Amino acid sequence: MESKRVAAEKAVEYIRDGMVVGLGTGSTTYWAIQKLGQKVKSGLSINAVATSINSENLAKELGIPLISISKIEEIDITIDGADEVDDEWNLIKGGGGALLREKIVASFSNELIIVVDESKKVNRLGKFPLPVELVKFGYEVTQKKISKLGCVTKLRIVDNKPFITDNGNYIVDCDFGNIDHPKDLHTAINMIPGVVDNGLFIKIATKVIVGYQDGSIVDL
Ligand SMILES: O=C[C@H](O)[C@H](O)[C@H](O)COP(=O)(O)O
Repeated sequence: MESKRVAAEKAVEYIRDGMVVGLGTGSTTYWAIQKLGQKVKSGLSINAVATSINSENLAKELGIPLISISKIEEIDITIDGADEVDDEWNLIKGGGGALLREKIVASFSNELIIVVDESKKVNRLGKFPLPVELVKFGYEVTQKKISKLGCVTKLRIVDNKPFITDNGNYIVDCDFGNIDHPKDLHTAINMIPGVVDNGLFIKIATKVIVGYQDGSIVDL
């Protein structure tokens, strides 16, 4: 928890008055949103765009002003977590099921600061099964086509029911083992009809902040 908090709070130091800020999703970003809430209370003036209903609710509770993504043309800085970060800053995201909105928000952002604890830093992606969001219609066929790319797929189940994303879709978690060519895999998965998007984020991060259990951070 300490490692997540220190990384997330460091990222908030980059937020300035007047910025539009993207709020990521997850247990690491939680700390960034908390810190932003404190700063807003002390007079920081920002508008935020949330990447999930959870983050939106948290921002509302903390009094962080929210703006609709439809009302803006760009976001200055987005702070978000990741499930894995490799040496080239390719990411696996979507452990919390928010990958689609996160990717849309990231694509609007001038800067994407990724905040992680030390366990997320890897040489090669793939230990964490890759989340893929797919529409419900014909999902069994879509899932089979994804597995033909060389992975074991599992429909995400939460509370004995298929997990539903904020966009009303399913998630399939795909174990590919080591992912040697993330960019090619990203394209191949997204070519399959029925796939909405996958959790590979290819070189969109502009900064990675890693937090350690002893409270230290490495700001890359
Ligand atoms: O869908 C969720 C997101 O991509 C999260 O940013 C990612 O799963 C990391 O979450 P956490 O900080 O809770 O490990």
